Amino acid sequence: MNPFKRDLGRRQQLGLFSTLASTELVELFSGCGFDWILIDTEHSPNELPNVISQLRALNGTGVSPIVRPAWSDMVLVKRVLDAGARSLLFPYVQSAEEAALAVSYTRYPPQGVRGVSGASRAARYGLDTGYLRGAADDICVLVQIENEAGLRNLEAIAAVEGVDGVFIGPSDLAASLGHLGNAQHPEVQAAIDDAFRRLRAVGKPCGYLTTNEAEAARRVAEGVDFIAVATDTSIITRAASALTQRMRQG
Ligand SMILES: O=C(O)C(=O)C[C@H](O)[C@@H](O)CO
Repeated sequence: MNPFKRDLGRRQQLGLFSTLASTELVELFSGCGFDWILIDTEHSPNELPNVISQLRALNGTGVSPIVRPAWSDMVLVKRVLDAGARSLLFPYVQSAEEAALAVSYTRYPPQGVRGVSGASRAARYGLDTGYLRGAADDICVLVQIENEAGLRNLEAIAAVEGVDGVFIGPSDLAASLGHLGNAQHPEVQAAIDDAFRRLRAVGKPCGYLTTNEAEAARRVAEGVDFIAVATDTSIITRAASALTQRMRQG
């Protein structure tokens, strides 16, 4: 059983967004206490071989990989699933119909439209003869809400069969609400608070990313189910800038 999916909604899982397409950094961060690391292909220069080597780097570490396809697209999804991704974050889901399509990309016919390869990396090159039958139960589908339409349809999206969790993306949401680059704007924060309240009301596990440490601590305390509290770049740029600043002051 996919450990991330098994624990979703049962215990809080802390995560990191990995954006630098670096196997070494993923390996390094896997020892730092995160429960999951997101391998991004939407805004990061990660191609399939990069994704596979980062999945390998996490193998056996106890850290769950989540892969974000560049788009909610049947072919992109098929490729990352065949590569061995077991938890996916689908960007820019705006309606129940789009959420149902996302789920269908992860299911073999007749439930969905995923193409069949019994010899993919996911199926251990054919050695895992139970893969095709077990894949639907194992795969975790997370959908990302990033605009006003997604917020309007939140409960309908959360109710789609096969959607395991709903992630609120603050940067795009801020842009959609007219506050580009300012996810801390009170209107954006109020919309995020409201989204989490509504998701809790319908009992759907919710996810989030913030690189603002004060907000991260608040959202962790609130009990957001799967929460990225940093990105690789936010950790490195802050630590490096603070170091050079201290040296110049000293
Ligand atoms: O809307 C968001 O927030 C996101 O989708 C996260 C971004 O991809 C980015 O900030 C992660 O580095």
